[in-house]
Amino acid sequence: MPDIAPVITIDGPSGAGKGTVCAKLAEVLGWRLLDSGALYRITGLAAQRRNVDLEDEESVASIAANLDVMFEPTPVGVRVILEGDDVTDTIRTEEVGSLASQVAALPAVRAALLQRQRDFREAPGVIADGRDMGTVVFTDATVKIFLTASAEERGRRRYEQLRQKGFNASLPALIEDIRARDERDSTRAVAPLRPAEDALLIDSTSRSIDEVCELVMNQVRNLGLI
Ligand SMILES: Nc1ncnc2c1ncn2[C@@H]1O[C@H](COP(=O)(O)OP(=O)(O)O)[C@@H](O)[C@H]1O
Ligand SMILES: Nc1ccn([C@@H]2O[C@H](COP(=O)(O)OP(=O)(O)O)[C@@H](O)[C@H]2O)c(=O)n1
Repeated sequence: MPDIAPVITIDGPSGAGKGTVCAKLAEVLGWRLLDSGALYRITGLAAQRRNVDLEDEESVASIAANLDVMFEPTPVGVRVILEGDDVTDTIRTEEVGSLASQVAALPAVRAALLQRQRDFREAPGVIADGRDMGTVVFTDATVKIFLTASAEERGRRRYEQLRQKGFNASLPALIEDIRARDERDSTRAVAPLRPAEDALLIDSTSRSIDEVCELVMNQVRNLGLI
């Protein structure tokens, strides 16, 4: 067993509950949290703000490699500061989610963000949230989870989430957007969204957040991580 910090990876499609479950587990375990999707979202936003064509792989990869971003912990959560501008809420919009999924399909962008993600690994452990955490970034992770739910349920969750934040949203448009993002994420040539061979599959469609957390914690306990 290598003497490096343990990792729990949670991969899956948009709205499956990854971010929620990862945040809870990170708090309960006192481990570091890697929100890899935020890095793709920030890259997509930075490219758009600089009017860079999202198909210009070299330019977008250069933006990803040189991101001027800070994650500032506050009592009410982590604020994301891009080039001095607070983009915490902006990067959570569906528009930026779509930009993220476009830049995430570019191999050079993924390569540019790889080491930055691996650098999150430190004692006592890290919880990694994304699409390829178990298949590419942390292939030797101690616990690998693939969390999913039906597209309709994920669309409903996103709808509620956006409305609570005061954003206008259309449920049919959200479900359509989720399906398009699923399709793009699963069929791309590099690091497509798929469960790692050694991942535990959890369907959260009719499970509460606490039930999903408990299933993951069972794995953590069974492996003697706590
Ligand atoms: N098991 C669940 N049951 C009901 N709502 C959930 C569940 N898991 C997550 N949610 C809600 O769904 C929304 C999307 O969850 P989130 O964690 O952002 O998903 P992801 O990170 O996979 O895109 C949030 O508002 C969250 O509170
Ligand atoms: N490890 C990752 C994380 C995100 N992504 C991409 O970034 C987009 C946004 O990721 P996210 O995790 O913030 O999105 P949600 O699942 O929260 O909607 C996804 O649709 C993926 O295309 C990726 O390709 N690889």
